[in-house]
Amino acid sequence: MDQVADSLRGDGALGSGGGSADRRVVLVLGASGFLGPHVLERAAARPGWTVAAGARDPRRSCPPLTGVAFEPVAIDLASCAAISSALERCAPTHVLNLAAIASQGVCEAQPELANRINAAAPGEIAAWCQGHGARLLHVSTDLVFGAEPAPPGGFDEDALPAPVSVYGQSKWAGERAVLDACPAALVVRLPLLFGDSRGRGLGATDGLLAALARGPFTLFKDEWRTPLEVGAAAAALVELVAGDARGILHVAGPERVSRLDLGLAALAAVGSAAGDLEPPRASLRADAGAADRPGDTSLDARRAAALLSFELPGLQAGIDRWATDRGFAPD
Ligand SMILES: NC(=O)C1=CN([C@@H]2O[C@H](COP(=O)(O)OP(=O)(O)OC[C@H]3O[C@@H](n4cnc5c(N)ncnc54)[C@H](OP(=O)(O)O)[C@@H]3O)[C@@H](O)[C@H]2O)C=CC1
Ligand SMILES: Cc1cn([C@H]2C[C@H](O)[C@@H](COP(=O)(O)OP(=O)(O)O[C@H]3O[C@@H](C)C(=O)[C@@H](O)[C@H]3O)O2)c(=O)[nH]c1=O
Repeated sequence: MDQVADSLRGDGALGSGGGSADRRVVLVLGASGFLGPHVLERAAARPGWTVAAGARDPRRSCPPLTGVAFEPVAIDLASCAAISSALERCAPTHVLNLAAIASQGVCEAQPELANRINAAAPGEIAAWCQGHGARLLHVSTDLVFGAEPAPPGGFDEDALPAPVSVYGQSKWAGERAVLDACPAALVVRLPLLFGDSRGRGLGATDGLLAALARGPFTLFKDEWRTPLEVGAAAAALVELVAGDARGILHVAGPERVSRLDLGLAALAAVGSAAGDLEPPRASLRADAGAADRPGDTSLDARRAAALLSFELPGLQAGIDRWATDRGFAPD
């Protein structure tokens, strides 16, 4: 680990959290998940940025990324001591915290673990960043909403969260822990993400293909989201961590889309490559015994759109990007 820290420090120690104006050590926690590799690729492309990939066993769990240089940082967020020792050794100037128990099912089954990773650990990371002058961007979710349907145009950043799941509750608690410990931090709420998961069946489109390969699957026609292609989400996060926006920001697609619409658009893009996958069935959540799932957690991302250098893509642009990344040729 020490040699990793030394290589991160390059010519002379950056100190903890400090660093020369143009040199940045950017630690991406949760680097091995669905979103992480897309963030690593964009951070590593930034001139002067040294990128560290944080996970429990990053050498094993991070998918291979051609031409992307990053330092693996082994860190287990279940341990407060592990967090502070890893941060002290890495001495990041910027931290992007993507890490989470992001499965609603796992959170329901293991609420203590969900609260440890999604709420307590972000607060500890934020306290370190506050004490060391490091920039922190913490990722949250639209599922901090759900008890009431989104208003026309979606929830804005002033809307009071009302989660209906352990996952949503733990992520909301994480937001509060971060901003209490590090008021200059930025919390970015993301919507349902889709896109290339590097062959791992993660996210709403690769996940759908994986589900259909296992057997019949039902898509909800009364579950509404403002989904965003994962590469665009990553690009937004990298731009925002380099800036100085603080507080809460919604980054989402511009369109309110049902899970059925999203699934059908994905399958249309796959075309004949879908082979003999059985088309998904359409259902209301209640008819599938899923009435307690949040109905409409659409996000209003106009504030972020005003800060970003690029336009957040709508559904079809995102699906087209996913189809290209996955190599699906239009029929
Ligand atoms: N996917 C989506 O549709 C959306 C996701 N989000 C948020 O975006 C972020 C990334 O989500 P996504 O990429 O899908 O999540 P994944 O479930 O794909 O990845 C979770 C990441 O967290 C890390 N992690 C989990 N437990 C620990 C631990 N004990 N110590 C260290 N690292 C840990 C995992 O690393 P490892 O297991 O290798 O240690 C992995 O890198 C999350 O904060 C999520 O809440 C928000 C909205 C939508
Ligand atoms: C959407 C959907 C889900 N399901 C089933 C599949 C799965 O077992 C279960 C949970 O759905 P998903 O796994 O798709 O979870 P999903 O609703 O996609 O939740 C995601 O939402 C975003 C915002 C996040 O923050 C992510 O971390 C993740 O929690 O419901 C269906 O049967 N049909 C559907 O149309």
